[in-house]
Amino acid sequence: MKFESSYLQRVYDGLESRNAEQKEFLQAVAEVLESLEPVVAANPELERWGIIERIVEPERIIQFRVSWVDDNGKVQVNRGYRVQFNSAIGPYKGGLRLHPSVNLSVIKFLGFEQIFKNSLTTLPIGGGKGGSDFDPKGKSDMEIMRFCQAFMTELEKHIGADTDVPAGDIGVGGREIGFMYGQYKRLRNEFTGVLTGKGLTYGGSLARTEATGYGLCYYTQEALKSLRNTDFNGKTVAVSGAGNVAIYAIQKAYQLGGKPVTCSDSTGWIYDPEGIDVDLLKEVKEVKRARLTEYAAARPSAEYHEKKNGEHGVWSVKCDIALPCATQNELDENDAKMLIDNGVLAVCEGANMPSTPAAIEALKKAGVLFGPAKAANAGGVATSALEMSQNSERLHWTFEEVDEKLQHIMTGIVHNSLDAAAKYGLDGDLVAGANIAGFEKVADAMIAQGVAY
Ligand SMILES: NC(=O)C1=CN([C@@H]2O[C@H](COP(=O)(O)OP(=O)(O)OC[C@H]3O[C@@H](n4cnc5c(N)ncnc54)[C@H](OP(=O)(O)O)[C@@H]3O)[C@@H](O)[C@H]2O)C=CC1
Ligand SMILES: O=C(O)CCC(=O)C(=O)O
Repeated sequence: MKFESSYLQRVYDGLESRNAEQKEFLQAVAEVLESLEPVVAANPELERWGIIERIVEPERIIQFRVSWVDDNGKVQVNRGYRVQFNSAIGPYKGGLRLHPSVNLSVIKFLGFEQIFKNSLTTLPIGGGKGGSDFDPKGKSDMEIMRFCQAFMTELEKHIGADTDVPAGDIGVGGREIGFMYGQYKRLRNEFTGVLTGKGLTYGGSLARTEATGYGLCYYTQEALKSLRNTDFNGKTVAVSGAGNVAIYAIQKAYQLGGKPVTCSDSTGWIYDPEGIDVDLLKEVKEVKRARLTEYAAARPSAEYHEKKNGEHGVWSVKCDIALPCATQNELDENDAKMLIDNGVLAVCEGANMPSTPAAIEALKKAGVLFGPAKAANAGGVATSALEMSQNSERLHWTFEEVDEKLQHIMTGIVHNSLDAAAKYGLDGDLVAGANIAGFEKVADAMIAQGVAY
């Protein structure tokens, strides 16, 4: 990776030599540092205060053994992580991922992204992320509960409502948050807002379940209006994923006048020219935790395709708006070219880092509106911060109140990103704008607090 600034080059080279095997982490750092070239050139005090070398190094990494007993009485061992990346603007905040692909590189990339995303929300939350290589697929409710209790038995020592507030991510939804919350309470004898995404009967916020997907569409709508003078109305939408983010992005895309025609899971994908049936999708994925073959079996208009390596999957479908909502690096340069050839107008990221660097470059070069994850999917964590506010004041807000605040935050992110980009002569660049706007607030807070970490 080549930088114009010798300061950025020195920091990146050092980071690369210390973390050579952490590909996802280095990818996320490279993208942010590239955007910061003009900021570093204009602000020599960043080097004086060592801001770049400090911001790429987590304040704390906790790695631990998670031992639990399966339904056959056999002891299983997994690896747990919590990366507390940056607390300059608030308590560490970010989700927990349960997936066999989880390793330190994945958790560090997610935690690093979370710093800037959380800053963009304008709310007082620092960056963190955690998880485990535990695979929830095929496990019974009791196995999930025993794993979550074992995981929280260690995590509890490191978190707190004013210290670090985890939430959900891939493989962690309401069921897992409930089990973890119960264990935290048992160990600490304390009813407090230490996790978000809680159930509505014990401190959860209305609209948190919907927030990431809804927020993604609010962001996309505002970016389309501001940069292309258009909106969702009458547009065909391709969505990947079939989990929390994808489901509520599909629901909101309909409400805004779009027609979502695809979704996918880890084994296959659906093309439904009549439009995805959201209620059926929820039933199959949220309630039954089944495969998308069940969706296709119940829906005559739907085509089911097995996932095949090297094929474009949902990105082969002609669409106006593409919303990747599954996982990192799921949209590569070839997929981007396919979308461009099919006339795509906008790609906005619901998942974290779903597009490869080459895909982003191709899309931007072709003039496609590109909304980066840390801005476009910030609605989830923003609403988590609203849940923290409600927990602190021991009150509940209505769905409409939370949704209105979410809309305000997402439209604000578009404009703050555009303003930050324009300040450095990068008009219309939502990637650079998000990185710069997110960074400037955190850097300012780090300088104000001295060399504290
Ligand atoms: N939940 C939230 O509030 C937020 C989530 N995100 C990001 O959004 C993305 C999706 O998260 P979320 O919807 O919560 O997670 P879920 O676990 O609810 O859903 C994930 C979906 O993606 C699919 N998927 C996961 N891994 C792969 C893979 N390697 N290949 C293909 N498909 C895969 C899953 O398939 P299957 O059903 O087969 O498991 C599932 O359909 C992640 O990148 C997450 O970090 C970002 C901001 C907030
Ligand atoms: O709601 C949260 O705290 C975390 C959401 C999250 O993990 C993310 O934004 O990627």
